[in-house]
Amino acid sequence: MQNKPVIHIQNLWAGYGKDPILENIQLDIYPQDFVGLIGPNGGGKTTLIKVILGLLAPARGTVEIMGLPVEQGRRFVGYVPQFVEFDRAFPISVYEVVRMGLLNKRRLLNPFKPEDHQKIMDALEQVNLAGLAQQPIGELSGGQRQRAYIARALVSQPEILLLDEPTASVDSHTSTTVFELLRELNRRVTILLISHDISAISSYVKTIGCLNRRLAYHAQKQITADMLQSTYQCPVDLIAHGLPHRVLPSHNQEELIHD
Ligand SMILES: Nc1ncnc2c1ncn2[C@@H]1O[C@H](COP(=O)(O)OP(=O)(O)OP(=O)(O)O)[C@@H](O)[C@H]1O
Repeated sequence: MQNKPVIHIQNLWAGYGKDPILENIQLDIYPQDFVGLIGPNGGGKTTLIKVILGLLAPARGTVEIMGLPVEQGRRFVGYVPQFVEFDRAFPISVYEVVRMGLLNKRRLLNPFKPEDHQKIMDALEQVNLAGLAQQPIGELSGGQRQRAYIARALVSQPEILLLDEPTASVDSHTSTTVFELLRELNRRVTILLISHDISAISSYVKTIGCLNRRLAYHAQKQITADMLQSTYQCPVDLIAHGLPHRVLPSHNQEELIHD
């Protein structure tokens, strides 16, 4: 018998005003899944993450995390945001950045406990940054910084890790290192990852979701030209360019195909 889903989404509609951004989304993510979410700019990927994090209320439908409503279930979710803008001269260490992952409303008055030190060091060990704990975050390379933010998401010991384009601003070697780390973490954590790096995610994820307001979820990791065409609504020349959303001839919205 299959495990219960760690994320269960049924008939989800959500948006910011009258017009829905997410239309009738169905998605079940199971323990140890590694799901890559692709789709065109504005297709609703970050919006879906916001709903899972409880930052945006659904207009309709059900979202459960670990069998619980989002407000209770989100404590099982670690989140690595898309861009982390900061002043590189700001004197904050890697250790302190990771410790921020333990702050939550419950802890505002008495933020840190003695046992937190071990949790922080464990999270840093998992991303191979324990040796740089006292280093100012601004002195790290792009890849090391990204690993520090992953440690910040891991420090609360989540069951599920959500990442919004974790390799958007790093070079291809660093991107590979980040994906290798995620593969290792996936031994114990379920991962949902947004990425435009189609060639990288097809090597690392286990399943693919194509989101363009509606979701086509594929229980396979191979990304086919048909999948891309139906999601991006335009032919994509993968081999020559490695980039999604290279628009060739004009395309027809009516041809959008869903599973
Ligand atoms: N706070 C907001 N208020 C109003 N509209 C918003 C808000 N955030 C996003 N949107 C709109 O919702 C749509 C989906 O945005 P979203 O950020 O979810 O897309 P995305 O698939 O993550 O795109 P990208 O790949 O460019 O990051 C876009 O049209 C965007 O302009």
